[in-house]
Amino acid sequence: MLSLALAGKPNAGKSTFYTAATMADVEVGNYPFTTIDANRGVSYARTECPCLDRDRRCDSDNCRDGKRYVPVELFDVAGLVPGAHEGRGLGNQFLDQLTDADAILHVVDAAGATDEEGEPVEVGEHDPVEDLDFVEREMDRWLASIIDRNWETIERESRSPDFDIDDSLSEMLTGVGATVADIALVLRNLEYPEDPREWTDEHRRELARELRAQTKPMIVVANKADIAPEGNIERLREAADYLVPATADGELALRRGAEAGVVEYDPGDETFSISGNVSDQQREGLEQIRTVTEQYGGTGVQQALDAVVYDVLDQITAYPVENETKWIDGKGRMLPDAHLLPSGSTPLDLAYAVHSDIGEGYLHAVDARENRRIGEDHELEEGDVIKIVSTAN
Ligand SMILES: Nc1nc2c(ncn2[C@@H]2O[C@H](COP(=O)(O)OP(=O)(O)OP(=O)(O)O)[C@@H](O)[C@H]2O)c(=O)[nH]1
Repeated sequence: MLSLALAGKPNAGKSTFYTAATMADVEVGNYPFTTIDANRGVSYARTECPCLDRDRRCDSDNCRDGKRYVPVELFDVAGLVPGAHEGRGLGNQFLDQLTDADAILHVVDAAGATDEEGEPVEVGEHDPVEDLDFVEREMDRWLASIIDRNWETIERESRSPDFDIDDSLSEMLTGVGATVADIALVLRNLEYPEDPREWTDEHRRELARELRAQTKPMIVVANKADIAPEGNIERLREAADYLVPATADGELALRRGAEAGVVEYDPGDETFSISGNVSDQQREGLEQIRTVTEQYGGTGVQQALDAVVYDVLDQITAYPVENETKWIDGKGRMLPDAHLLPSGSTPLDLAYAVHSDIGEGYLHAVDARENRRIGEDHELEEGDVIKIVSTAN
């Protein structure tokens, strides 16, 4: 499962985002780590379900009238403050959690209602643009410190006659969660001496920066958009590579309202309606959320998750089925599973994602939407419904 990390200053709204995004109001299925601990849970990316092309909707609780929610892991890296790499705040222990993150959602207090340390101040008192670089900076220093710690080993290895700097670096970097493909890209973008003893601190810092940029893509969630002073979001947008305005508080209120049956809203909807009895105060709160949903096309929480999964990580959703005409599994459930795969994945990749045995016994695949057999190296597309024929099923 993809793993997404929430990072940002204290009081930016990470816990609120996390609580809203992991509210178990859609079926979690039999994923082993529904709730691993208080800060790690299952959230969803939303996409259009292929059942929209059929005359009936699927029965899965992960599909609501064609809105399909595909599980991803979400965790909250609390306790990250400027200086964390030196052990400030809760320090390195929390940075270490980022090792297995596929991407990072950097939650920024766009209202400027917290200072650089995360202490509350008057709305607008702090300039949130100043907060943008801190997570990247802390991560770069954290990675640089891991590289520094391992440098002695690399220098020792360099005394061996068959020493190869690329091999040694690769071995070290797989230890921090980088794939072989990531490392190849990182090393291609750098110029560095063959002899590790000639490396300067700057070489190691550059390696850390490249590695972070390659393995930990990030989007900025400009939170508290409901109270952000005019112009803040636009200035943040200009300064950030990828930004989604949001109100985490608003999303939480809407999901709770929907659960209580007083609001009609599915996560990621652009708008909502009030359908039950609410107090004047609640109505006022909900109407305040509407100012954000109207301006930005939603609360931004689901939109941020979708942006990370589908834009930044460039994933597609594929649906394995056992019966290619009815799109059901062996138990008669329509489109029971959805798998996120990197764009460019093939039916064989999907087979392995379903189960390693299915991958190993792979014989061929059928595109159920087109009703034709497809080759092993055929590139899957978003929403593909695929029957895999394998000696294992
Ligand atoms: N106005 C407004 N307030 C928000 C929003 N999201 C969160 N808050 C408030 O901001 C404060 C901090 O939110 P938290 O979610 O606890 O922040 P955090 O980043 O998890 O903080 P730490 O746990 O200290 O790291 C709380 O009072 C929230 O209610 C929002 O969208 N709008």
